[in-house]
Amino acid sequence: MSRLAIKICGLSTPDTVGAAMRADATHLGFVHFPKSPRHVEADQLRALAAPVPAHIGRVAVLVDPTDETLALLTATNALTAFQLHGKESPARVAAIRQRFNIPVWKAISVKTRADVESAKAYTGAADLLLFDAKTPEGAALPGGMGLRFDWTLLRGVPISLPWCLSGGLGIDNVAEAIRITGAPMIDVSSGVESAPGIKSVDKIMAFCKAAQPS
Ligand SMILES: O=C(O)c1ccccc1NCC(=O)[C@H](O)[C@H](O)COP(=O)(O)O
Repeated sequence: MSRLAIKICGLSTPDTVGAAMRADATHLGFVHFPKSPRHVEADQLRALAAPVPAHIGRVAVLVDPTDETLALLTATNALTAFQLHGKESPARVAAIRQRFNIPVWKAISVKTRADVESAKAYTGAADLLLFDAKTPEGAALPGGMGLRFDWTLLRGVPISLPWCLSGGLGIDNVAEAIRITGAPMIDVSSGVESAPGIKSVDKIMAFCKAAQPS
């Protein structure tokens, strides 16, 4: 059985980056979206990622980014993937992948089975699909709100791309979420925070332990 991949998203301090590495996270997420309490500028992202070894993924989380923003982030030389949380079409995802020569992950906002099915359109365009809970119309953020969706919606859907389960995961429900969905990868943000945008070292450690009970 291959190892569960774990992404800790929305990191913005050196100590919580260190905690995620010690907890054996496989991917670290850095949000570049000014409306988010987790927003980091490109220079901050570069500094946070500097001590991270090459085998740990470093993912920039973005919402309908312009090419200018993507170029700025690419210039940090710190990233292994872009994660897109806006209304990026399959054609836009493919164009970003081609232009910036970096894996592109597409977040799929899920409330219904049709939302899950819609992910098929990204085959050949995205490198990975991240199934996340749909946030309410007019919400401040399209992710990182601690909302979960009905995990059984993922059952029986043939997904030909690598994928990740996200949305409302926490220390108390992550094992059940993995059992129900068979997710090969999980992503968490607010479930390891003490307040919006404030990651907790203790919660990061506990989450990673709960996800991979020995
Ligand atoms: O986290 C944010 O602030 C954010 C802002 C804008 C777009 C996406 C954002 N987060 C994306 C993530 O990958 C989160 O980890 C994911 O939505 C799960 O969040 P949570 O339910 O809080 O664990």
